[in-house]
Amino acid sequence: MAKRIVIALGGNALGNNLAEQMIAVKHTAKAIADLVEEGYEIILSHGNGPQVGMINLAMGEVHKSNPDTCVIPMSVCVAMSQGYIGYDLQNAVREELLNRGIQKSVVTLITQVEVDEKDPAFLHPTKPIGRFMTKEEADLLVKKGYSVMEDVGRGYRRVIASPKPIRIVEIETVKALADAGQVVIASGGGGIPVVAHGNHLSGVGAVIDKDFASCEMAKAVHADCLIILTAVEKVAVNFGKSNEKWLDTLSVAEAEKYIAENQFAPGSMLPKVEAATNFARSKEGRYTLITLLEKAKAGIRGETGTRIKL
Ligand SMILES: Nc1ncnc2c1ncn2[C@@H]1O[C@H](COP(=O)(O)OP(=O)(O)O)[C@@H](O)[C@H]1O
Ligand SMILES: NC(=O)OP(=O)(O)O
Repeated sequence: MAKRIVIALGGNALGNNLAEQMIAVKHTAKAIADLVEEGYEIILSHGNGPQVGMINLAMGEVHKSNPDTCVIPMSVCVAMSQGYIGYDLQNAVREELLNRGIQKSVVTLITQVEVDEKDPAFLHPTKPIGRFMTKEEADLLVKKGYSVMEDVGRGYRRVIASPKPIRIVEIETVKALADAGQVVIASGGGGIPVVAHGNHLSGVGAVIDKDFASCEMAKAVHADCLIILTAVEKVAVNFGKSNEKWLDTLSVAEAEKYIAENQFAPGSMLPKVEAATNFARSKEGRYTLITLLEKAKAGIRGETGTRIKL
């Protein structure tokens, strides 16, 4: 049976706007096609921070220019981001597979992810969305009632609540499509955040972390491996310092020790290491690979990246 991989694609796989995205997805598709060629079953997820911020801003302008229209909620903006990104990504992967003579369907699934309405994350917005801003732009946004945080050295960004994923609502569909041999793009942007009220699912104003959602999806589809593709080849301790050390392997116990020492930056590497350890801990033999997009194939062959295992 083919080994099943869930891949979480980071910001560099998509770029920050449509022009960048159309170029980036071609590059991303090559990395995905390499793994399909190696015989792996692939389920993809992706981030949406820049995109969902842009969509939310645009929807705000629509409402401003015509106050009769309702305000489009953030959950709907996440749904839009899944379509906007999934459309480009599925076409790029489809084309790259066809160019290599591989006949395989690629599909994007609008995916909802259940969260707990009492999750304390709703009271403390931490998820950066939209573009980077200057201090002056950030101050203006704060005056309008938005939450803003500084991303050290990179500028200011709007932040929104990011509750933990509990359950992927469409998980049986994800499994059925993967079992049928299709490349599935699901839980994009961490999934559309919803809370369950009996049979009814209500969208909530949040953006779920895609690494956490990918971890839940990987466990639920019984993946052998979770790959987190980002902008660094390996995870480091003492990152950016003179005694920086890049890690080839990381046990769950070591990762927990380093997390306690604040070795991983919140909002960037910390959620990745937390998601990685959560998946590795879930079953003997499962592991997470964190590496660069371009190094996915070398990483799965054990030639690079950081492998997190029990
Ligand atoms: N300990 C660390 N080891 C490696 N990278 C780190 C570490 N701490 C912070 N980072 C930063 O985290 C970034 C990845 O996070 P982020 O840019 O949010 O990811 P993505 O958009 O790919 O999901 C890396 O490019 C790196 O700059
Ligand atoms: N939803 C999410 O985690 O997006 P980013 O990866 O862009 O932060």
